[in-house]
Amino acid sequence: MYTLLSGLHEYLTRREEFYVIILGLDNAGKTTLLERIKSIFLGVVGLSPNRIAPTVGLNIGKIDINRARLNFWDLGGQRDLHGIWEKYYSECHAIVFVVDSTDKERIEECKEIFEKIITNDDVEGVPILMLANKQDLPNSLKVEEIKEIFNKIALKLGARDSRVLPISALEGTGVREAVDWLFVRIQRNKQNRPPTFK
Ligand SMILES: Nc1nc2c(ncn2[C@@H]2O[C@H](COP(=O)(O)OP(=O)(O)OP(=O)(O)O)[C@@H](O)[C@H]2O)c(=O)[nH]1
Ligand SMILES: [Mg+2]
Repeated sequence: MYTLLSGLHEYLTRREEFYVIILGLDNAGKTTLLERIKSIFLGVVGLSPNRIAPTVGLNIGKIDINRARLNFWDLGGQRDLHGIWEKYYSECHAIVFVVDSTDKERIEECKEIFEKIITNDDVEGVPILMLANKQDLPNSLKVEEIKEIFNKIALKLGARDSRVLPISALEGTGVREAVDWLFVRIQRNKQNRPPTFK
């Protein structure tokens, strides 16, 4: 009887765990975004932007929404670190791709990298959220312009959920909406990518 009840209790109190990887070129603002997500959802003061160094390993952030936990993995964007990204593909429930909207010179490189990610079999069907970051800066490309640029490869996204949203990781604008979008799509894709349980 005890085993039955404790089993039921465990079942009722178990928490769904999801994993979101944050990718994009170096200097896109991935770690700044992660710190902003932590400060908005956990109410803690994140690392001050001028103390954020280029990422070499992995930064992790965990937030709880309803009874689910979202684990964010922020990976380094420098070219020689891209090989590490693929190791996380089969386990992730969503991908956030951060674009530095002011870096027009590297937008082609950004496109190539994005195409490589979305055509990898290990992330088939996984929701992808592209974030047009640094919208606080006057010279940033707007969402419509970014969409136009990425339009040609959008077909390769297939039937998965995808979206482009404007944010400023530095100021925090659009960040809550971005996480809300992710949460809804991850839930919707649960049959395809079931959560793990803790
Ligand atoms: N103006 C502005 N600057 C930003 C924003 N987000 C990030 N930055 C700046 O962009 C630079 C790079 O930010 P990071 O968060 O370290 O970029 P990253 O993508 O993590 O870079 P790697 O770890 O090398 O891949 C820093 O100087 C940030 O302060 C933003 O929304 N607006
Ligand atoms: Mg970083």
